[in-house]
Amino acid sequence: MTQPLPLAVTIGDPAGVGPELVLEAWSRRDELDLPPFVVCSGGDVLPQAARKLGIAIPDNLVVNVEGAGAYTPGTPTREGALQARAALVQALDMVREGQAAGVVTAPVAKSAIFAVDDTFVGQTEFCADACDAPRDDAVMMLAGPSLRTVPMTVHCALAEVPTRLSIDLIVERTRIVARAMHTDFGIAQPRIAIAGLNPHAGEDGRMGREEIDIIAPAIAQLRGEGIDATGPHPADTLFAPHKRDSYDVAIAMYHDQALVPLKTLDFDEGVNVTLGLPVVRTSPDHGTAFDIAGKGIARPNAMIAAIRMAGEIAARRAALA
Ligand SMILES: NC(=O)C1=CN([C@@H]2O[C@H](COP(=O)(O)OP(=O)(O)OC[C@H]3O[C@@H](n4cnc5c(N)ncnc54)[C@H](O)[C@@H]3O)[C@@H](O)[C@H]2O)C=CC1
Ligand SMILES: NCC(=O)COP(=O)(O)O
Repeated sequence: MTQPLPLAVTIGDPAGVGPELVLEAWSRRDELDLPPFVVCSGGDVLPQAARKLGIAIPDNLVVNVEGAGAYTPGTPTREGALQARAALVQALDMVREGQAAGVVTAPVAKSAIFAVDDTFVGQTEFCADACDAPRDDAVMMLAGPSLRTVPMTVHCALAEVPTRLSIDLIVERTRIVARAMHTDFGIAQPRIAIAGLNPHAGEDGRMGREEIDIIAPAIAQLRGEGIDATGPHPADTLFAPHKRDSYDVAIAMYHDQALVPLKTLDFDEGVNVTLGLPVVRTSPDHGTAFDIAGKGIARPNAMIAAIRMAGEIAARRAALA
């Protein structure tokens, strides 16, 4: 049997929990039956973390990227941000060159990378740029055992959300979700519940008109195309246990409307997966956790779930190709 291509895992911000979580996943790969992976990392970062954890790693685990060797957990630096960015570039190149099946990104601090690259908004958008795709085509989904959620608008100020929402945006991004539910998750006719923006989904226009003017017409268009979209649903009850059984994925109108329920229910196993791009990309749902980095107490479950999911999606896409 031919070995599947490895996944390219990025180190993330070296001062965050990325190095220890990647090593924890690697040391438990056989027990957990994880897909093969290599780690895009710079200098002495992974060996330093491995020495601290008392783990021996082979040289061929690391694909070297530019970056300073020494680092201090919990103290992000400019060099660390440059290395995190270089690891992303390297991992995406590996997929494009047919050397890796997909990318798994350890957490980065967006503000730290922004300080060295002012076009950086998030890893999702970075992946879109690397694929020469419009940023809106890269759809962020948070997937956990209890729930899948998609924020319609992502890395923008709350005040910008109403100005960004449009019928076209909702139709285009929901089409991407519907397709990806099939290609990446094996659900051919996904049930898609779409939230409103305002309290009580606008209460017939008395508390905002986005539901009437934008969200409902978008849903009507999607339904006309045969997509099983419903809503606009009041967001405050959409995530209640009895409602969660009624859909395969919930689409929220802004970042926290989607991520608060997911992280409340599934923080330790939540995966951030990028839909709609030719490159498979997943990430743990959590961030750099600078407050606990290097202390050996970070839970590796979300990173492990991200590696597992990337392998599953790559295999599903390969089977459909
Ligand atoms: N996938 C990614 O690259 C993500 C990156 N971020 C970035 O991370 C940075 C820090 O963000 P925060 O809002 O502080 O969120 P965070 O997820 O880093 O931390 C929030 C809380 O959860 C804890 N925590 C996080 N991961 C944990 C783990 N594996 N085990 C145990 N406890 C854990 C932290 O110690 C902290 O108390 C920001 O710069 C943000 O941009 C945030 C989310 C995802
Ligand atoms: N809260 C999720 C998040 O901000 C991660 O974004 P990205 O770097 O994966 O685009």
